[in-house]
Amino acid sequence: MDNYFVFILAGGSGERFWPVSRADAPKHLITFFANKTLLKETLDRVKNLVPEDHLYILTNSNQLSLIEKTLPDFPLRRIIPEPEKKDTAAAVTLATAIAAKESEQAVIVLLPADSKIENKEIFRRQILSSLRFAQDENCIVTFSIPPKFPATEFGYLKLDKSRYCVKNNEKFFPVVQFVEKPTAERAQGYIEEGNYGWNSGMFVWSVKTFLEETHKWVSPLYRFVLDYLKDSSGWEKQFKRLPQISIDYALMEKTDKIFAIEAEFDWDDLGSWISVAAYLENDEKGNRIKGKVCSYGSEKNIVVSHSKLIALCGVKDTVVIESDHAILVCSKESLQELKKLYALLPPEHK
Ligand SMILES: Nc1nc2c(ncn2[C@@H]2O[C@H](COP(=O)(O)OP(=O)(O)O[C@H]3O[C@H](CO)[C@@H](O)[C@H](O)[C@@H]3O)[C@@H](O)[C@H]2O)c(=O)[nH]1
Repeated sequence: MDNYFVFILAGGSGERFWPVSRADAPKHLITFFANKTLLKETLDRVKNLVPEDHLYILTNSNQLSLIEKTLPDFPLRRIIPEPEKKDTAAAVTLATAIAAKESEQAVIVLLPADSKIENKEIFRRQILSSLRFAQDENCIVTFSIPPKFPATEFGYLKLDKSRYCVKNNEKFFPVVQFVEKPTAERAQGYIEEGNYGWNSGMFVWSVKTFLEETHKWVSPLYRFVLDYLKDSSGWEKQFKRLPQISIDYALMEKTDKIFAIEAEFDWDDLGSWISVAAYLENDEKGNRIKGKVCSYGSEKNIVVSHSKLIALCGVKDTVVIESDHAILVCSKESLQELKKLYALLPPEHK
């Protein structure tokens, strides 16, 4: 366990939850539930899983001050601000380099800061088993989630269910195909075919495996780690030269060294207000509400009030979100267009 590390990826932008999320306060810094941000929930979930000084948060420099404010007890030394938003391939490469500098034998788990996960104990057990498996078998471990619908916002893992390895009573299946964010048509095909799971966005690998696989498939990531090991003082300059791409496209779609464990914990990516709504209070007309809301003849709406009373009359399937600076009114079916609306917003409201 002394060579295990956890890195929380907390540098994403928060367009899908505007107006509550903003560029400097994205999804993982919003308090959706129980007065805890998703980042804090993620931190609590991994508490004492690895030695205390092996737990890091990677973020973008524009979110640093808010993260510091939200987590006053978390050591600043282990909150790493990236100089530019370069997406997850760069972030996980930096994470691997940091761990490698501490121990060449390091095995790391990379976790999104914004997943909703229940069954903490099962999650911890499966993470620990994956760390051991990744180390012993020199492979990348991912977590497969049973797909509920043909989502296009997730990666898909095709598992070979006929062959598997057992470690610590957990089954690890070879992943024979990784497809990042397929079209709706292909996603539908995967669901019908079976054997496909959603990629949870959590990855486990050793420094050794990462170096071997990036050497083969994405050499700029490999070179970054080697340069960092030689001299880490000016890493920011090298970081800015890394390709802007997610690790899913950069490596996961290419490597054949992936195994998947089937997640036994409840997982939700909270990709939009629709998924958050499932956790909000439900009134007798199917309205999902948070805060001060009064409604008449209105049904199946999602209504979140920050400070003002929101009153609805004869409204259906509508999303009304009030934040401290703006109000969003959107039909449920147009929520997927929110990124397009976001692009048109005045900068002071982004
Ligand atoms: N440090 C850092 N973190 C980042 C950056 N970009 C994104 N992140 C963080 O990395 C995590 C995932 O990033 P997203 O950009 O939200 O990924 P996604 O579109 O949801 O897709 C990924 O996750 C899905 C599951 O939620 C997967 O299904 C999919 O395959 C992929 O791995 C989030 O916690 C986000 O805050 C970055 O530049 N730097």
